[in-house]
Amino acid sequence: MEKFDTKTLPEKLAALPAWTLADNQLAIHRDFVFADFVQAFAFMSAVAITSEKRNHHPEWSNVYNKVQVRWTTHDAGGLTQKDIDMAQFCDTIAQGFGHAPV
Ligand SMILES: C[C@H](O)[C@H](O)[C@H]1CNC2=NC(N)=NC(=O)C2=N1
Repeated sequence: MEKFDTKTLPEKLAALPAWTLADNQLAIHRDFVFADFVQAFAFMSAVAITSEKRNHHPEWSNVYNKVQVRWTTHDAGGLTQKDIDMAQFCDTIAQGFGHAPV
């Protein structure tokens, strides 16, 4: 999958207002804060299952109720539709685990 060109990328990110561009536009990241560790880990489990199905895996870290998620496509050396789709999935599923909407 091709990484986005500089014209397409801003259009794609418009749908993801909670995500921040990082690393010279090679990645996006978002911090999620849940009520407790159980909710945070349930979120991570849901993301992990979908990541494995789509063969597209997050870079992330977890401290108690906080999950920092970063998406980039290593194979393409930048951002692709796979990252946009997984970020959208994270936004949607987080609400199911008690996270406030965007
Ligand atoms: C060999 C394997 O299919 C690839 O390395 C997949 C696995 N998961 C991946 N995840 C992410 N985020 N980017 C990739 O380029 C990627 N590639």
